[in-house]
Amino acid sequence: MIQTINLTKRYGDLMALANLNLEIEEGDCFGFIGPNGAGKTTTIKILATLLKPTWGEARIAGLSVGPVNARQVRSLIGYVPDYFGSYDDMVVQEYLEFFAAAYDIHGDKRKQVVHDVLDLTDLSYKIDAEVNSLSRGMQQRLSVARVLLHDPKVLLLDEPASGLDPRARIEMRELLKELHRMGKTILISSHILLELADLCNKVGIIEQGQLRFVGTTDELLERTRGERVLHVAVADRMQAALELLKAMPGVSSAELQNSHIRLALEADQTGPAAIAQQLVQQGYALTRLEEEKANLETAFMRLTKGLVQ
Ligand SMILES: Nc1ncnc2c1ncn2[C@@H]1O[C@H](COP(=O)(O)OP(=O)(O)OP(=O)(O)O)[C@@H](O)[C@H]1O
Repeated sequence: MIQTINLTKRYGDLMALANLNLEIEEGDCFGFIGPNGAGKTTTIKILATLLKPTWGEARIAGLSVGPVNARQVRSLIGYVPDYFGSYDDMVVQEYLEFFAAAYDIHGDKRKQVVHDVLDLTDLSYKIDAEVNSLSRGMQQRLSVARVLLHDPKVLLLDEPASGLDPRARIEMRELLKELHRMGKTILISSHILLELADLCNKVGIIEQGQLRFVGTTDELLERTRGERVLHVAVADRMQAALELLKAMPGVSSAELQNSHIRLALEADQTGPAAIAQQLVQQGYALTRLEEEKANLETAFMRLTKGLVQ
């Protein structure tokens, strides 16, 4: 559904994108992750027909993105930029009706569509509120409502969660999950991997205009797995359990942390099952066994070099 072929963008001497090859299938939710200045916005703007590549090609639903197909491509996409404009003296309903008119949606259909997108984004109760009075989270949801008016197949979202508080982030994530369930193909950018890990079925990591990785989050973990970290607790005799675990082959370190043991395991040497089996065999009552999720962040750090242009 979205394809880039050797997509390259130079700004003077600066190579913002270098031969980017992406393949995003219909119905995918693709997390585009990279630090500031990595080239995410540049890619998204090219896909949204707002920027010309220096060379290479982008395609949406098989259509080459460029001046010839711009109208057709725009009818297929909904683009949410990483900023929200200023709309003085405009209420939510006027804002959406204005954009619906721009998409040639008129009459009763327009009223219905505006009603539907407000319902989907949980903003119906704000229909008469001034756009500028909405919180940042509501404004971001309104931006999503705006790009849903013409029912596009593809959504391009540039850091929709940036600047949102935790509650607004969760609301945004739930909205995007719903849109994914509805079958939209979604490309969403962020500089935080964990934010997208449970939302997206595929992630791409970009740094300095180059793609460092594409695949599922499981593949990402697999590719970069060096050390696994487990948090383990037993009902009693914690100190003895600690000594037992320390002596196990494949355990690189074990230490007591508050009410549990933090265990670092060497890759491919041992795993949670062997740890649980050993403890149970020795008569311990296991009360906690959890693998540290932050491993995804570790994977991210290993794949990228921390370079920012
Ligand atoms: N109009 C421009 N003129 C010159 N350089 C630009 C222009 N737009 C972007 N750049 C540079 O291109 C590189 C990629 O920028 P881009 O905005 O695509 O990154 P990004 O991954 O979206 O970053 P952020 O997370 O900060 O939005 C950066 O080094 C940026 O400074």
